[in-house]
Amino acid sequence: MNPPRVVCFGELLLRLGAPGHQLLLQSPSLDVHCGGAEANVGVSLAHFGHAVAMVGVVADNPLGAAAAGQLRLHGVDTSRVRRAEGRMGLYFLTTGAGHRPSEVVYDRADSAFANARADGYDWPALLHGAQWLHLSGISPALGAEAARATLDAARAACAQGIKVSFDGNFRPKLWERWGGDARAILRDLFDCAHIVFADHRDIGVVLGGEFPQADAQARVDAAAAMAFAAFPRLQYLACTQRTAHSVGHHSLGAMLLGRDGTRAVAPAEELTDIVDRIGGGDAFAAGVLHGLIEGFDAEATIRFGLAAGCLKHSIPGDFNPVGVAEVMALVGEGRFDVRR
Ligand SMILES: O=C(O)C(=O)C[C@H](O)[C@H](O)CO
Repeated sequence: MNPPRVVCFGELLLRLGAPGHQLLLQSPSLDVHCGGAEANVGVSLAHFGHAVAMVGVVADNPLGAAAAGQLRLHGVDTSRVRRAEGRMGLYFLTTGAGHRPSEVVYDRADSAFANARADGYDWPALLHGAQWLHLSGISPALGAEAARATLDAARAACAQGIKVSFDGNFRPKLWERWGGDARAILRDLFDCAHIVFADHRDIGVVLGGEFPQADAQARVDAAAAMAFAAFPRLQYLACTQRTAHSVGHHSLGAMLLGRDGTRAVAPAEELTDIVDRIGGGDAFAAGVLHGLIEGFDAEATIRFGLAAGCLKHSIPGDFNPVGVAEVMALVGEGRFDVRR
């Protein structure tokens, strides 16, 4: 098999969702989907034509095998996914409607991934040949070993000249469970990153600043300036900007800022009739990474990322199995054109 261009490291999760807009257990069935923030990015990138490998640990049982099989179906190399004793991480989802927001209940404590020992990963071998490593702030929130493994991965990538893409994905409830020092650990991860997917709130968690500007874009500008000053390796910061008008109607815009002064803004799109927003941020991240890998300019990159993220809202499940042509079709409709 060809060496992967992108390696994604993280937990492969199973989502058990109440069907449609029902409450949990309202009817005797649950819809199952595979997810996990980093896997979602990997699946998108594979659909965009990149060679992607997942690194992680799944339960050594038929559920773990089936989950890894789902990744393979979407073109992701799972030869670096180990099987180990333990359970698969789960999350339960009720999809909101009307005045009722969506809700996630995690059931992932002591999963095979969370319990895997950090010294069980041979990072130089696992990263061999890769140009990018994608990580998120979810893995280190799962426990001390997972945090150590994420840091080891990031540092090994830096040492090998592999670009690290890091999605802040701050999940306070997960951090509270094991009592890890989120700020210190995330700071070390930001320090390795070439690009972070983070907004002013994530930067606030990591660097402790507050961003009182009334304008949402000005808050991100200020946070990015602080991040570029604190993290010399960091070249880009990208984020979406979401306003929720109701459960099914959001506005979604995006920004890409560069250390070199690059500043590209994709104006907000109206998302009506949202089918499933879980994984929207991952679809956006994959779209931005695709633009950077392909050498798009900043405006084309952010428009591609936003279009990919918007498309995800129309697709049930955590993955965004759309290809470049579908995303470009949306970009080309004109609604994603640069507005001057
Ligand atoms: O919430 C998490 O920890 C997950 O990884 C599940 C979803 O796939 C993820 O949130 C989507 O970004």
